[in-house]
Amino acid sequence: MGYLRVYWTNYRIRFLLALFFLSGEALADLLQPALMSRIVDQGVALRNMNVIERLGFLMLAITAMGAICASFRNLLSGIISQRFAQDLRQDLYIKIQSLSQQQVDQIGNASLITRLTNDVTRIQTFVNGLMRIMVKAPLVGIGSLMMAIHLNARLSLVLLGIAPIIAAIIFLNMKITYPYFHKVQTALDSVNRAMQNFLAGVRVIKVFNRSDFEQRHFRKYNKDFSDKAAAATKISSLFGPLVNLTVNAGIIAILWFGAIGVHQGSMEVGSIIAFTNYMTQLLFAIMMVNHAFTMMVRARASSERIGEVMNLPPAKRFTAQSKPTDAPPCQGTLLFDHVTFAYQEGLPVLHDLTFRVNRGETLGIIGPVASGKTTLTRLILRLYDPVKGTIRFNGQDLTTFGEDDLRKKIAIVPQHSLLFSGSVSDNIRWGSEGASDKAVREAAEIADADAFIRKLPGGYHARVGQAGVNLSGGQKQRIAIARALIRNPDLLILDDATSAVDARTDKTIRSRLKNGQNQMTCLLISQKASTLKDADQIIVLNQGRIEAVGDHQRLMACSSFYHSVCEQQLEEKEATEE
Ligand SMILES: Nc1ncnc2c1ncn2[C@@H]1O[C@H](COP(=O)(O)OP(=O)(O)OP(=O)(O)O)[C@@H](O)[C@H]1O
Repeated sequence: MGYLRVYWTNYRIRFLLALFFLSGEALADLLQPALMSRIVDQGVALRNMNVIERLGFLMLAITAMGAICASFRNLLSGIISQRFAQDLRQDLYIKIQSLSQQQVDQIGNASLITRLTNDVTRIQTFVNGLMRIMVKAPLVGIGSLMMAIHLNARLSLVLLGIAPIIAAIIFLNMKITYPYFHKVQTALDSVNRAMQNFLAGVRVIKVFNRSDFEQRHFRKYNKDFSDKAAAATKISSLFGPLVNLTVNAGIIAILWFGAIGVHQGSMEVGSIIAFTNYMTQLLFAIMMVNHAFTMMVRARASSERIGEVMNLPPAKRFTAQSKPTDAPPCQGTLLFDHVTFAYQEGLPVLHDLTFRVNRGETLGIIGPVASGKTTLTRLILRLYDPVKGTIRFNGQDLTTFGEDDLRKKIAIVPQHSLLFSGSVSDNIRWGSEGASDKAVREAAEIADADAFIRKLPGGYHARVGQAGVNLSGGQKQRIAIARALIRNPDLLILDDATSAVDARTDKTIRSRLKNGQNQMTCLLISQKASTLKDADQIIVLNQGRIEAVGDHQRLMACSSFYHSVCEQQLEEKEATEE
């Protein structure tokens, strides 16, 4: 929980100010029973109106002071807890952004969302409670105890009797309920994960008519979450009444011994009233402490979950700036030198890959599903690092690039083009923030997107819904290609990026890319032989290994996989033309 220290440092002055007002509030609460005791014993019992008026007015003034202090304290505790949560959420967000892909895979997207939302809110509730209950309750509790001892030391022995019992109950509460609240948060992760899967696949679910199945799936996680939450609440709710019972037993004992004292003439009625008042305040304070500990247990579980992310070692994957190198610059050249990669230890997905693509050349990659094509692009982008071997780009080891520098030089159009809410031109400009309207249009033209964009209502200003819901797959792919092109990268990776466009559009994009390439190196991944046909060289990847390399002609002669893919696609083409 050490990571929270910085927030304490930021807010400690305002926190201490809140405590100052809180102390005023507690003092007002503590003075009331003592004044009331004097009004009863010196005013009411002796029929002295002067004392009643004077002390009554004083009581009123003290109550007003307590109310003013409470208002300021409320204001401060609200502001501090909000800002505290805002800062924590922001820092956690930044930390999540800095995580490596492996670290994100390890924790899971849904769990990261729960930590960023629900867990932060729990800590916020606790921080707010800290200023409302946590500090006030001990102040009032200890103050009540001291006032009670001051009023009657012998009666206070009762308090000493019940104090250890209450402490034991609170300790047990913390010890027993903590694991329950940890499980509740983990169950919430699963609910979020189910929700995320549903939202990501909502159309497929509808098309396959699997809504009932998904509902059952969600119900299972939802039930597990509410069962765990109910179990945690059940356990923790036992402790409140137990504390209540113990303190009420104490009050009865005080009334019993007090009545004996009044009967024997050693005590006055006003003192007994004041004593029971302090006892009630003490009861309330203890109940509050118990409640606050429950909040603390929840917040502790949440804070540990946030701490797990905050304390992850920095990904350390990129140097701040590209390191100078002695290697001769060879702009746009990509070299894989005996590269092996595994997502999980001992289970390599890519085996000993060696190949080179020169500046301005186009490399095609084809292979069966799960042969490692996308994984290869992830290594070039340094989302993951090879287990063995090195990758060089522009003659320089990838690990020596600064992140910004590398991202500027390499652009990718992924398999599933993700667009963002905003206008079409915003989405293209997302690739290069300051790009002019002319540059946006030129990129769209090369991606064969200009014509359809102009026909959209609003043209380049047409709104794109969340994740591009209001566009077809082919339209999204073309905007994503324009977004990559506008970066004017040294290396452009198209990962099955034209799978949703027709053959004519595919051809148009490729020829425009070739014409406007400006010595841009291109890596084309596709299942369509027609897309790769004109590439300078084509790699056939199979189970993570290079099965064959060469241009179209060569592969037709020497790769049975490539040959069969071409034959099959030719037959399909002829069948559709007939
Ligand atoms: N994040 C990941 N964690 C663990 N394994 C993964 C991960 N991503 C992919 N894999 C595994 O790596 C292998 C190669 O996957 P990859 O996506 O690179 O194949 P691909 O050739 O691009 O497939 P496709 O043609 O279907 O897109 C597969 O067996 C896949 O299960």
